[in-house]
Amino acid sequence: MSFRQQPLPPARLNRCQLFGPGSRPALFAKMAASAADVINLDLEDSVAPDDKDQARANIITAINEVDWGTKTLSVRINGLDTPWWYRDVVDLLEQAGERLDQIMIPKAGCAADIYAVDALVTAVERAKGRTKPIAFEVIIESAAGICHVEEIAAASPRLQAISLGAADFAASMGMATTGIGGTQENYYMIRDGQKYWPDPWHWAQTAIVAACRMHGLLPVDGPFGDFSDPEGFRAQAMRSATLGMVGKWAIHPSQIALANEVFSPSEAAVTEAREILAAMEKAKAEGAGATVYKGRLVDIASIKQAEVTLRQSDLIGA
Ligand SMILES: CC(C)(COP(=O)(O)OP(=O)(O)OC[C@H]1O[C@@H](n2cnc3c(N)ncnc32)[C@H](O)[C@@H]1OP(=O)(O)O)[C@@H](O)C(=O)NCCC(=O)NCCSC(=O)C[C@H](O)C(=O)O
Ligand SMILES: [Mg+2]
Repeated sequence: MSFRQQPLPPARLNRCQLFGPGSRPALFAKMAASAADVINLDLEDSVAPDDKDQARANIITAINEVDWGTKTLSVRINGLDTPWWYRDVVDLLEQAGERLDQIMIPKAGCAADIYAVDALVTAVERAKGRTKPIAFEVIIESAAGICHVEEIAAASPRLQAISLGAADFAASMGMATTGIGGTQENYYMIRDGQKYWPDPWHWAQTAIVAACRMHGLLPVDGPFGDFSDPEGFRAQAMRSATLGMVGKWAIHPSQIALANEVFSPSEAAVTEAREILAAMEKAKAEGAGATVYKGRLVDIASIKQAEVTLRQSDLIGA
């Protein structure tokens, strides 16, 4: 066990990140009125190349004029392999007000990618006298990104969250699918003649969760493309929550309530967490480090597990 304490992630809700293309300004007010914790206005892959300049202008106007309430407001800039990203950063930081919370960096491949954006953001912040530092979130969605996920997680104090981008990730890995997340029909095992579908995203998710937890960041599950399949979305979101992720993207408003539900602990889970803490308090008073709760072992590690649930519940209640 290292003597270093694992840092806590930022104390904010990130159950649902709702995306909308910067080229569809009619959606912005609906996004602001939604129940998503985080709004991602997109300049990247949902915006056609010819629309990039107009989308950037739309987003700057909306940051300044729409009432975003208490949501975390984030803009996904274009990738560092494009001619658009520097203009995205410069215009956003020069023209959008302090309401902008975060920039999302897509297709992060190595720590130097984050360093490059940090250098540019820092220079513009200083030049313009911005008082609120812009936070970063990144998407791991390439072979390079997943191989370097730990160095990426350590790359900047601005970094708050990392998402898995299943579509670009699948393409970069050469995966034989056009599905965005979820069960993959051809990824199955057979036992006693019965098919069983394992989760092809599991290993990438756990790598992201571990890197995030090591560096005090929020691990987030990315898009689930088939928005007409709520049960598929729920299944994937519940797997992600069980693995330690704190939320999931919504690419359609129908996915917001599902994400909020899955990433909010149920009343039963909160009650159980409180009962475990009470059982351990009693054990401690009796000089024991372990006890029995509902027929199973609970010990000092169980306190930390219960605290995960209660921290999330406290954030929701706050
Ligand atoms: C997917 C969509 C293109 C669907 O749009 P549309 O056909 O307009 O949907 P509906 O008619 O079903 O809409 C019903 C009502 O909801 C409003 N709406 C639609 N989308 C949004 C939204 N994103 N936010 C808020 N409100 C929304 C409609 O206006 C309708 O309202 P009303 O008429 O008043 O009832 C569209 O949803 C969309 O563009 N989604 C976001 C796409 C996006 O941003 N993609 C980028 C993220 S995913 C990605 O990039 C992959 C990732 O990087 C990876 O590699 O994995
Ligand atoms: Mg992508």
